[in-house]
Amino acid sequence: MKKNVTVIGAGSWGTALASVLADNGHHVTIWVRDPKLADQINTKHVNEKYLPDVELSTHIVASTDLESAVTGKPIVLLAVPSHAMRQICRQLVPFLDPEVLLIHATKGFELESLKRMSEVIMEEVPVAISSRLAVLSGPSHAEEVVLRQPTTVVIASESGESMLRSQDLLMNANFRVYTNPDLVGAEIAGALKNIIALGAGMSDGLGYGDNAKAALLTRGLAEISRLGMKLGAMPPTFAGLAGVGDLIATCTSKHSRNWRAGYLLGQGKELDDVLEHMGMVVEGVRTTNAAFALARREGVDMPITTVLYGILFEGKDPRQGVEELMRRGKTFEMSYLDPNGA
Ligand SMILES: NC(=O)C1=CN([C@@H]2O[C@H](COP(=O)(O)OP(=O)(O)OC[C@H]3O[C@@H](n4cnc5c(N)ncnc54)[C@H](OP(=O)(O)O)[C@@H]3O)[C@@H](O)[C@H]2O)C=CC1
Ligand SMILES: O=C(CO)COP(=O)(O)O
Repeated sequence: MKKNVTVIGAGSWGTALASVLADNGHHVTIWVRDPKLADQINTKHVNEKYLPDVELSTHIVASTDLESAVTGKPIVLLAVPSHAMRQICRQLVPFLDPEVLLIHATKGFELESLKRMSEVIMEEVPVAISSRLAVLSGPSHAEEVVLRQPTTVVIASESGESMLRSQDLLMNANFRVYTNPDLVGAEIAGALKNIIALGAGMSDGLGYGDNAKAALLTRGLAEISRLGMKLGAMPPTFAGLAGVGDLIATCTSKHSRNWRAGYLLGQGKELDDVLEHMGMVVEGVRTTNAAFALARREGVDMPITTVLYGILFEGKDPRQGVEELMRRGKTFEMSYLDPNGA
Protein backbone atom coordinates (compact mmCIF):
# COMPACT_ATOMS: atom_id res chain seq x y z
CA MET A 1 0.00 0.00 0.00
CA LYS A 2 1.36 3.39 -1.00
CA LYS A 3 1.58 5.88 1.88
CA ASN A 4 1.90 9.61 2.36
CA VAL A 5 5.19 10.08 4.17
CA THR A 6 6.99 13.23 5.22
CA VAL A 7 10.71 13.29 5.86
CA ILE A 8 11.90 16.07 8.15
CA GLY A 9 15.40 17.20 7.19
CA ALA A 10 16.99 17.30 3.76
CA GLY A 11 20.58 16.63 4.75
CA SER A 12 22.34 13.54 3.43
CA TRP A 13 20.29 11.07 5.44
CA GLY A 14 16.85 12.62 5.00
CA THR A 15 17.45 12.86 1.26
CA ALA A 16 18.66 9.25 1.00
CA LEU A 17 15.68 7.96 3.01
CA ALA A 18 13.29 10.01 0.87
CA SER A 19 14.84 8.27 -2.14
CA VAL A 20 14.21 4.83 -0.63
CA LEU A 21 10.60 5.79 0.07
CA ALA A 22 10.12 7.15 -3.45
CA ASP A 23 11.60 3.94 -4.89
CA ASN A 24 8.94 2.10 -2.90
CA GLY A 25 6.25 4.14 -4.62
CA HIS A 26 5.21 6.22 -1.60
CA HIS A 27 4.15 9.86 -1.89
CA VAL A 28 7.12 11.59 -0.32
CA THR A 29 7.33 15.13 0.95
CA ILE A 30 10.66 16.32 2.30
CA TRP A 31 10.74 19.31 4.60
CA VAL A 32 13.68 21.58 3.85
CA ARG A 33 14.80 24.69 5.73
CA ASP A 34 16.47 26.40 2.81
CA PRO A 35 14.10 27.67 0.06
CA LYS A 36 16.91 27.48 -2.54
CA LEU A 37 17.47 23.82 -1.77
CA ALA A 38 13.73 23.13 -1.92
CA ASP A 39 13.61 24.75 -5.32
CA GLN A 40 16.64 22.74 -6.47
CA ILE A 41 15.07 19.46 -5.36
CA ASN A 42 11.74 20.30 -7.04
CA THR A 43 13.08 21.63 -10.32
CA LYS A 44 16.50 19.99 -10.86
CA HIS A 45 15.93 16.88 -8.71
CA VAL A 46 19.32 17.16 -7.01
CA ASN A 47 20.61 18.06 -3.57
CA GLU A 48 23.93 19.63 -4.50
CA LYS A 49 24.91 20.57 -0.95
CA TYR A 50 24.53 17.17 0.69
CA LEU A 51 24.49 14.51 -2.04
CA PRO A 52 25.97 16.04 -5.19
CA ASP A 53 26.05 14.12 -8.48
CA VAL A 54 23.00 12.02 -7.67
CA GLU A 55 19.76 12.37 -9.57
CA LEU A 56 16.80 12.22 -7.20
CA SER A 57 13.37 10.80 -7.95
CA THR A 58 10.95 13.26 -9.51
CA HIS A 59 8.41 11.90 -7.02
CA ILE A 60 10.13 13.59 -4.07
CA VAL A 61 8.40 16.91 -3.35
CA ALA A 62 10.31 19.42 -1.24
CA SER A 63 8.53 21.98 0.91
CA THR A 64 9.68 24.68 3.32
CA ASP A 65 6.22 24.90 4.88
CA LEU A 66 6.13 22.64 7.90
CA GLU A 67 2.36 22.91 8.34
CA SER A 68 1.43 21.70 4.87
CA ALA A 69 4.28 19.15 4.87
CA VAL A 70 3.04 17.44 8.03
CA THR A 71 -0.69 18.02 8.37
CA GLY A 72 -2.72 14.86 7.81
CA LYS A 73 0.37 12.69 7.17
CA PRO A 74 0.14 9.23 8.77
CA ILE A 75 3.93 8.74 8.88
CA VAL A 76 6.67 11.25 9.68
CA LEU A 77 10.34 10.31 9.52
CA LEU A 78 12.72 12.56 11.43
CA ALA A 79 16.25 12.83 10.02
CA VAL A 80 17.71 15.90 11.68
CA PRO A 81 20.91 16.18 13.73
CA SER A 82 20.51 15.41 17.43
CA HIS A 83 21.06 19.04 18.48
CA ALA A 84 18.00 20.06 16.41
CA MET A 85 15.60 17.32 17.53
CA ARG A 86 13.89 19.06 20.45
CA GLN A 87 13.36 22.31 18.54
CA ILE A 88 12.01 20.51 15.48
CA CYS A 89 9.61 18.48 17.64
CA ARG A 90 8.28 21.69 19.20
CA GLN A 91 7.68 23.13 15.73
CA LEU A 92 5.90 19.96 14.59
CA VAL A 93 3.52 19.58 17.51
CA PRO A 94 0.65 21.77 16.22
CA PHE A 95 0.48 19.94 12.90
CA LEU A 96 0.97 16.26 13.72
CA ASP A 97 -1.86 13.80 13.17
CA PRO A 98 -3.01 12.29 16.52
CA GLU A 99 -2.36 8.78 15.13
CA VAL A 100 0.96 9.56 13.45
CA LEU A 101 3.70 6.92 13.31
CA LEU A 102 7.01 8.64 14.09
CA ILE A 103 10.27 7.08 12.94
CA HIS A 104 13.55 8.76 13.77
CA ALA A 105 16.89 8.09 12.14
CA THR A 106 19.10 10.33 14.26
CA LYS A 107 22.27 9.01 15.90
CA GLY A 108 23.07 11.01 18.99
CA PHE A 109 22.07 12.15 22.46
CA GLU A 110 20.77 15.53 23.55
CA LEU A 111 23.87 16.99 25.14
CA GLU A 112 22.19 19.19 27.73
CA SER A 113 19.91 16.49 29.17
CA LEU A 114 21.90 13.36 28.15
CA LYS A 115 18.63 11.93 26.85
CA ARG A 116 18.14 9.58 23.92
CA MET A 117 16.28 10.94 20.89
CA SER A 118 13.13 8.92 21.60
CA GLU A 119 13.06 10.38 25.12
CA VAL A 120 13.27 13.89 23.68
CA ILE A 121 10.50 13.12 21.18
CA MET A 122 8.24 11.65 23.86
CA GLU A 123 8.78 14.68 26.07
CA GLU A 124 7.94 17.20 23.37
CA VAL A 125 5.29 15.54 21.24
CA PRO A 126 2.06 14.79 23.10
CA VAL A 127 0.82 12.42 20.38
CA ALA A 128 4.09 10.44 20.46
CA ILE A 129 3.54 7.20 22.34
CA SER A 130 5.92 4.27 22.49
CA SER A 131 3.47 2.12 20.51
CA ARG A 132 3.83 4.48 17.53
CA LEU A 133 7.52 5.32 17.73
CA ALA A 134 10.39 3.55 16.00
CA VAL A 135 14.10 4.14 15.45
CA LEU A 136 16.03 3.38 12.28
CA SER A 137 19.67 2.46 12.83
CA GLY A 138 22.41 0.32 11.34
CA PRO A 139 25.25 0.54 8.79
CA SER A 140 23.92 2.85 6.11
CA HIS A 141 25.96 5.57 4.47
CA ALA A 142 23.60 7.91 2.62
CA GLU A 143 26.05 8.08 -0.30
CA GLU A 144 25.61 4.34 -0.92
CA VAL A 145 21.88 4.21 -0.18
CA VAL A 146 21.06 6.80 -2.89
CA LEU A 147 23.03 4.71 -5.38
CA ARG A 148 20.81 1.76 -4.42
CA GLN A 149 23.78 -0.27 -3.21
CA PRO A 150 22.89 -3.22 -0.95
CA THR A 151 22.25 -1.93 2.57
CA THR A 152 20.85 -3.51 5.71
CA VAL A 153 19.34 -1.57 8.58
CA VAL A 154 17.38 -2.26 11.72
CA ILE A 155 14.06 -0.81 12.82
CA ALA A 156 13.60 -0.94 16.57
CA SER A 157 10.44 -0.23 18.51
CA GLU A 158 8.69 -1.33 21.66
CA SER A 159 5.67 -2.00 19.46
CA GLY A 160 5.58 -5.01 17.17
CA GLU A 161 3.04 -3.28 14.95
CA SER A 162 5.17 -0.15 14.52
CA MET A 163 8.20 -2.27 13.67
CA LEU A 164 6.29 -4.15 10.99
CA ARG A 165 4.71 -1.01 9.55
CA SER A 166 8.11 0.70 9.37
CA GLN A 167 9.71 -2.39 7.88
CA ASP A 168 7.00 -2.63 5.18
CA LEU A 169 7.37 1.05 4.41
CA LEU A 170 11.13 1.06 3.87
CA MET A 171 12.16 -2.41 2.76
CA ASN A 172 13.06 -3.12 -0.85
CA ALA A 173 15.51 -5.23 -2.84
CA ASN A 174 18.39 -2.83 -2.11
CA PHE A 175 17.41 -1.80 1.38
CA ARG A 176 16.85 -4.75 3.69
CA VAL A 177 15.16 -3.89 6.98
CA TYR A 178 15.41 -6.13 10.06
CA THR A 179 13.36 -5.60 13.19
CA ASN A 180 14.51 -5.55 16.82
CA PRO A 181 12.40 -4.83 19.92
CA ASP A 182 15.34 -3.15 21.70
CA LEU A 183 14.76 0.52 20.91
CA VAL A 184 17.05 1.65 23.72
CA GLY A 185 19.93 -0.51 22.49
CA ALA A 186 19.51 0.53 18.85
CA GLU A 187 19.60 4.21 19.80
CA ILE A 188 22.59 3.86 22.11
CA ALA A 189 24.61 1.69 19.73
CA GLY A 190 23.91 4.05 16.80
CA ALA A 191 24.97 7.09 18.79
CA LEU A 192 28.08 5.72 20.51
CA LYS A 193 29.67 4.16 17.42
CA ASN A 194 30.38 7.69 16.18
CA ILE A 195 32.84 8.20 19.04
CA ILE A 196 34.79 5.14 18.00
CA ALA A 197 34.65 6.24 14.34
CA LEU A 198 36.32 9.51 15.35
CA GLY A 199 38.98 7.43 17.13
CA ALA A 200 39.44 5.13 14.13
CA GLY A 201 39.90 8.10 11.81
CA MET A 202 42.37 9.60 14.26
CA SER A 203 44.31 6.36 14.39
CA ASP A 204 44.54 6.37 10.57
CA GLY A 205 45.46 10.05 10.55
CA LEU A 206 48.28 9.32 13.00
CA GLY A 207 49.56 6.63 10.65
CA TYR A 208 48.75 3.65 12.85
CA GLY A 209 47.79 0.39 11.19
CA ASP A 210 45.15 -2.29 11.08
CA ASN A 211 46.03 -3.69 14.51
CA ALA A 212 45.22 -0.37 16.13
CA LYS A 213 41.96 -0.08 14.17
CA ALA A 214 40.87 -3.58 15.15
CA ALA A 215 41.68 -2.81 18.77
CA LEU A 216 39.61 0.37 18.67
CA LEU A 217 36.61 -1.37 17.13
CA THR A 218 36.70 -4.30 19.53
CA ARG A 219 37.47 -2.46 22.73
CA GLY A 220 35.15 0.32 21.57
CA LEU A 221 32.33 -2.18 21.28
CA ALA A 222 33.16 -3.41 24.78
CA GLU A 223 32.72 0.03 26.31
CA ILE A 224 29.68 0.87 24.17
CA SER A 225 28.04 -2.33 25.43
CA ARG A 226 29.00 -1.60 29.05
CA LEU A 227 27.34 1.80 29.02
CA GLY A 228 24.44 0.56 26.92
CA MET A 229 23.61 -2.27 29.31
CA LYS A 230 23.79 0.10 32.27
CA LEU A 231 21.26 2.31 30.48
CA GLY A 232 18.85 -0.56 29.85
CA ALA A 233 19.88 -1.93 26.44
CA MET A 234 19.75 -5.63 25.59
CA PRO A 235 23.27 -7.10 25.08
CA PRO A 236 22.60 -8.92 21.74
CA THR A 237 21.76 -5.61 20.04
CA PHE A 238 25.44 -4.66 20.23
CA ALA A 239 26.35 -7.77 18.20
CA GLY A 240 23.81 -6.80 15.53
CA LEU A 241 23.52 -4.26 12.74
CA ALA A 242 23.10 -1.24 15.02
CA GLY A 243 26.16 -2.33 17.02
CA VAL A 244 29.03 -4.12 15.36
CA GLY A 245 27.52 -3.59 11.88
CA ASP A 246 27.53 0.17 12.13
CA LEU A 247 30.91 0.19 13.85
CA ILE A 248 32.45 -1.59 10.87
CA ALA A 249 30.71 0.68 8.33
CA THR A 250 31.61 3.90 10.10
CA CYS A 251 35.11 3.11 11.32
CA THR A 252 36.33 1.82 7.96
CA SER A 253 34.67 4.12 5.45
CA LYS A 254 35.76 7.37 3.91
CA HIS A 255 32.06 8.23 3.56
CA SER A 256 31.90 8.63 7.32
CA ARG A 257 32.02 12.23 8.43
CA ASN A 258 33.11 11.04 11.87
CA TRP A 259 35.99 8.99 10.45
CA ARG A 260 37.02 11.91 8.22
CA ALA A 261 36.92 14.40 11.09
CA GLY A 262 39.01 12.01 13.20
CA TYR A 263 41.49 11.59 10.37
CA LEU A 264 42.04 15.35 10.11
CA LEU A 265 42.43 15.61 13.89
CA GLY A 266 44.98 12.80 13.79
CA GLN A 267 46.88 14.80 11.19
CA GLY A 268 47.10 17.67 13.64
CA LYS A 269 44.22 19.91 12.51
CA GLU A 270 42.27 21.94 15.07
CA LEU A 271 38.74 20.80 15.97
CA ASP A 272 37.05 24.09 14.95
CA ASP A 273 38.79 24.07 11.57
CA VAL A 274 37.86 20.43 11.02
CA LEU A 275 34.18 21.03 11.77
CA GLU A 276 34.09 24.07 9.51
CA HIS A 277 35.77 22.10 6.73
CA MET A 278 33.28 19.22 7.04
CA GLY A 279 30.19 21.42 6.51
CA MET A 280 27.99 18.53 7.66
CA VAL A 281 27.06 17.16 11.03
CA VAL A 282 29.79 15.25 12.91
CA GLU A 283 27.63 13.75 15.64
CA GLY A 284 30.55 12.00 17.36
CA VAL A 285 31.94 15.25 18.78
CA ARG A 286 28.84 16.08 20.83
CA THR A 287 28.31 12.40 21.56
CA THR A 288 31.81 12.09 23.05
CA ASN A 289 30.88 14.91 25.40
CA ALA A 290 27.54 13.30 26.26
CA ALA A 291 28.97 9.80 26.71
CA PHE A 292 31.79 11.10 28.91
CA ALA A 293 29.15 12.67 31.18
CA LEU A 294 26.93 9.58 31.08
CA ALA A 295 29.85 7.29 31.92
CA ARG A 296 30.70 9.43 34.93
CA ARG A 297 27.05 9.59 36.03
CA GLU A 298 26.62 5.81 35.71
CA GLY A 299 30.06 4.84 37.03
CA VAL A 300 30.96 3.01 33.81
CA ASP A 301 34.57 2.63 32.67
CA MET A 302 34.95 4.05 29.12
CA PRO A 303 38.69 4.52 28.53
CA ILE A 304 38.53 5.24 24.77
CA THR A 305 35.74 7.78 25.21
CA THR A 306 37.65 9.39 28.08
CA VAL A 307 40.81 9.75 26.03
CA LEU A 308 38.86 11.13 23.06
CA TYR A 309 37.15 13.61 25.37
CA GLY A 310 40.60 14.78 26.47
CA ILE A 311 41.75 15.18 22.86
CA LEU A 312 38.60 16.98 21.67
CA PHE A 313 37.92 19.24 24.62
CA GLU A 314 41.05 19.47 26.78
CA GLY A 315 43.81 19.82 24.21
CA LYS A 316 45.33 16.39 24.81
CA ASP A 317 47.80 15.32 22.12
CA PRO A 318 46.35 12.32 20.19
CA ARG A 319 49.62 10.36 20.44
CA GLN A 320 49.68 10.89 24.19
CA GLY A 321 46.08 9.66 24.26
CA VAL A 322 47.07 6.44 22.51
CA GLU A 323 49.98 5.99 24.91
CA GLU A 324 47.65 6.40 27.89
CA LEU A 325 45.32 3.72 26.50
CA MET A 326 48.20 1.31 25.91
CA ARG A 327 49.71 1.87 29.37
CA ARG A 328 46.53 1.40 31.36
CA GLY A 329 46.62 -1.09 34.19
CA LYS A 330 46.38 -4.81 33.40
CA THR A 331 42.86 -6.05 32.98
CA PHE A 332 40.78 -9.05 31.94
CA GLU A 333 39.41 -8.89 28.41
CA MET A 334 35.94 -9.76 29.67
CA SER A 335 35.36 -8.68 33.24
CA TYR A 336 32.77 -11.41 33.76
CA LEU A 337 35.55 -14.00 33.16
CA ASP A 338 37.68 -12.50 35.92
CA PRO A 339 37.89 -15.16 38.65
CA ASN A 340 38.29 -12.37 41.24
CA GLY A 341 34.95 -10.93 40.09
CA ALA A 342 36.31 -7.51 39.11
N1 LIG B 1 24.47 10.70 6.46
C1 LIG B 1 24.36 9.43 6.76
O1 LIG B 1 24.85 8.57 6.03
C2 LIG B 1 23.61 9.01 7.99
C3 LIG B 1 23.25 9.93 8.96
N2 LIG B 1 22.58 9.50 10.07
C4 LIG B 1 22.16 10.43 11.10
O2 LIG B 1 21.15 11.29 10.58
C5 LIG B 1 21.16 12.54 11.28
C6 LIG B 1 21.15 13.65 10.25
O3 LIG B 1 22.41 13.58 9.60
P1 LIG B 1 22.69 13.98 8.09
O4 LIG B 1 21.46 14.08 7.28
O5 LIG B 1 23.73 13.07 7.62
O6 LIG B 1 23.31 15.44 8.33
P2 LIG B 1 23.77 16.50 7.25
O7 LIG B 1 24.86 17.27 7.87
O8 LIG B 1 23.99 15.85 5.95
O9 LIG B 1 22.48 17.45 7.14
C7 LIG B 1 21.97 18.11 8.26
C8 LIG B 1 20.54 18.48 7.99
O10 LIG B 1 19.94 18.96 9.20
C9 LIG B 1 19.50 20.29 8.99
N3 LIG B 1 19.68 21.05 10.21
C10 LIG B 1 20.83 21.38 10.81
N4 LIG B 1 20.59 22.09 11.93
C11 LIG B 1 19.25 22.20 12.01
C12 LIG B 1 18.37 22.83 12.92
N5 LIG B 1 18.84 23.48 14.00
N6 LIG B 1 17.04 22.74 12.70
C13 LIG B 1 16.57 22.10 11.63
N7 LIG B 1 17.35 21.47 10.72
C14 LIG B 1 18.67 21.53 10.93
C15 LIG B 1 20.32 20.83 7.85
O11 LIG B 1 19.63 21.91 7.24
P3 LIG B 1 20.43 23.14 6.58
O12 LIG B 1 21.05 22.61 5.32
O13 LIG B 1 19.35 24.13 6.32
O14 LIG B 1 21.44 23.59 7.57
C16 LIG B 1 20.39 19.60 6.97
O15 LIG B 1 19.21 19.41 6.27
C17 LIG B 1 22.41 12.51 12.17
O16 LIG B 1 22.03 12.18 13.48
C18 LIG B 1 23.26 11.38 11.58
O17 LIG B 1 24.07 10.75 12.53
C19 LIG B 1 22.24 8.19 10.25
C20 LIG B 1 22.57 7.25 9.31
C21 LIG B 1 23.29 7.59 8.11
O1 LIG C 1 25.78 6.54 10.60
C1 LIG C 1 26.33 6.50 9.52
C2 LIG C 1 26.44 5.25 8.72
O2 LIG C 1 25.72 4.22 9.28
C3 LIG C 1 26.94 7.74 8.97
O3 LIG C 1 28.07 8.03 9.69
P1 LIG C 1 28.73 9.47 9.65
O4 LIG C 1 27.78 10.40 10.34
O5 LIG C 1 30.04 9.33 10.34
O6 LIG C 1 28.90 9.85 8.20
